[in-house]
Formats: sequence, structure tokens, C-alpha cells
Amino acid sequence: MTLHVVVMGVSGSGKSTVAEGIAQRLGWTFAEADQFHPQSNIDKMTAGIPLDDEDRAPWLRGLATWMARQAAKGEDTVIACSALKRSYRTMLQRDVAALDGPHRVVFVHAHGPFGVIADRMEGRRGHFMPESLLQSQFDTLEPLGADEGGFELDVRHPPDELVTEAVRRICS
Ligand SMILES: Nc1ncnc2c1ncn2[C@@H]1O[C@H](COP(=O)(O)OP(=O)(O)O)[C@@H](O)[C@H]1O
Ligand SMILES: O=C(O)[C@H](O)[C@@H](O)[C@H](O)[C@H](O)COP(=O)(O)O
Repeated sequence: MTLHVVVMGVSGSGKSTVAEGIAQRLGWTFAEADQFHPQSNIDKMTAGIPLDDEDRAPWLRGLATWMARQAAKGEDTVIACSALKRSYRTMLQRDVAALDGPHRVVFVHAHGPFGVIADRMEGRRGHFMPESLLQSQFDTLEPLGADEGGFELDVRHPPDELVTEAVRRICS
């Protein structure tokens, strides 16, 4: 049985920080979903245009394939992936299930107020994602449902506490 942790949330919410922390603590394989976007998606976001369902579908398939490949090597995985809509999370679940043996996907929603996340995006340097897209990220976000197999983290807490809480809940 392999475990796949998907740390989800809007841009700047702290997904990568938390996901990397979890992967480090547990010794699991980490991937940053941004690295799986085709250049056309990066160009679109850089130009301040939000992605749509069509842009995201092949990207999600690529991520599911990567998760299943790691699982085939016996590796548990942690990814930082916005997975903003319930349908995207369902697609990820479905595609991983089609490719992988016995496994579990756990969603961790990095969740926080607009102002806090906007400030963090402003403080972050050298990232292609413009702050102007944060509103559309919040508009698109469908918060993780209680029935989706996961939990929420309040990103106003320090990263170390968030990682400890996430590891405790993943391993319980
Ligand atoms: N819990 C936190 N408290 C304070 N700053 C944080 C926290 N998590 C992330 N950050 C900072 O906020 C910015 C965005 O975090 P990042 O992990 O890149 O978010 P995402 O992967 O969701 O875009 C980074 O500069 C990061 O150092
Ligand atoms: O589905 C999307 O619209 C993108 O995946 C988006 O949510 C993601 O946030 C960007 O790729 C920027 O990357 P960061 O999340 O690292 O800022």
C-alpha cells in the first residue's frame, strides 16, 4: 500500500513549504506541481491569464502518472499541487487509481485569508505567478470537503507547526 499526499490550495498559500517539510520529515519523494505545467500554461499565468479546465487536465494526468511511477518503485509521495476544484481532485484520484496498485490519496488543504496570502505573494521573489491572479485562484477554489479524505491546515501558523500537525494526522 502506498500513500500519496497532495498539499493543495491557492497560489502563495504555503503548499510547497508544507509539502517539502512533510516529505523531509517522512523521507518521502516530493514533487512540485508547477514543474509539470507545460510552457504554454506558465506563459498564460505569467501574462496574468487564469488557467481553465482544459489547461489543467493534461497537467493533472501528468502528475497522476508521476505518482503511480513512484509507487511502482515502492515510494510514497508528497506533492504541492493547487488542485483548486473538487473535479480536479476527483481526476487525480481516478487517474492514480487507474495506474497504481493499492494506495491512498490524502488531501491537505493549505487554507488562509486572502490578505495573509496576498502579503506572502508580495514578499516572494522570482516566481512567475503574478499577484493579480490571486483573486481568480480564490474564485476558483472549492474548499476541501469533509468527504474527500483529508484535512485543512490554517496557514497562519508557522511552517514547523503545520508540518508537525500534518505528519501527525497523515500517520494516525
Ligand atoms: N506558514 C507560513 N508562515 C509564514 N510564511 C510562509 C508560510 N508558509 C509559506 N510561507 C512563505 O510564503 C510564501 C509562499 O509560500 P509557498 O510555499 O511558495 O506557497 P505555494 O507553494 O502555495 O505557492 C513563501 O515566501 C514562503 O516562504
Ligand atoms: O491551477 C492553477 O491555476 C495553478 O496550478 C496555480 O494554482 C498555481 O498556484 C500556479 O502554478 C503558481 O504556483 P504556486 O502555487 O507555487 O504559486
